[in-house]
Amino acid sequence: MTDLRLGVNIDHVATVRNARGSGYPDPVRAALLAAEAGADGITAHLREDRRHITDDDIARLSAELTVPLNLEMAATDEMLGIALRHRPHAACIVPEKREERTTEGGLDAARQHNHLAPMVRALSEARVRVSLFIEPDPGQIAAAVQLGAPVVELHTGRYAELNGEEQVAELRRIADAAALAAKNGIEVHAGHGLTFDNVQPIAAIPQLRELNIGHFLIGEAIFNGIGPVVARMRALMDAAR
Ligand SMILES: CC(=O)[C@@H](O)[C@H](O)COP(=O)(O)O
Ligand SMILES: NCC(=O)COP(=O)(O)O
Repeated sequence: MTDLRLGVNIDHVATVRNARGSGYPDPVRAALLAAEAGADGITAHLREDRRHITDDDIARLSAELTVPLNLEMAATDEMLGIALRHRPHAACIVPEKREERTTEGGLDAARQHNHLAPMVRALSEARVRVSLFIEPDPGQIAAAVQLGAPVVELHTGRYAELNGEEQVAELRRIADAAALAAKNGIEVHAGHGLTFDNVQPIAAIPQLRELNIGHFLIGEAIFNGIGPVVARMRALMDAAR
């Protein structure tokens, strides 16, 4: 048993469902199967454009999940209201641009302090564990400390895209940011773009307590089923610790 949790992001089960507007494949069914296979939590990103996860998905996940729900949300009044209504175990504030295909980077918590502070306070007062999705950058860690965020999730997308020496340098940057955040009493998560092939160097970072992984797992599940792929990711993470 390791202290590194696996959060499975089920957004792209909803992407397939929404391709035809059918009721299947059901993201809630995927979440329950992922939990049975070893997922410690489920992450779902309710985007402003509802391109995949819908409000009804969040309602059903809130009612039916057997493991904690981590709601990913933009820093908007609409999303804050939804989070306060459902009061999930956790809410991760992520940047969003309508024209983006996927999340392209971390939140600029430093520049958005005044906008984020009341949201962090409101979620914390509602006993929703707040996480800020940020770049592995000392300035953003300092901003998270200033905001009183109990958790940060470090963006691993650049690490996932790079190769060779550049990837090694980005891994070092993530490891340094994790150590700095933990030293400041912040719980450290990581996610975006993680796969079977690149997860272990990230999982080996001792200060990390949770990895959130979705797109790759849902893709692999098309071929091997969500249970086996979640179990394999779990095993790879455990072997790295
Ligand atoms: C913040 C992050 O990296 C992901 O959790 C996010 O959900 C990606 O957006 P899509 O799921 O829409 O690709
Ligand atoms: N916050 C990262 C996440 O939830 C999943 O990101 P990805 O594995 O879908 O890229």
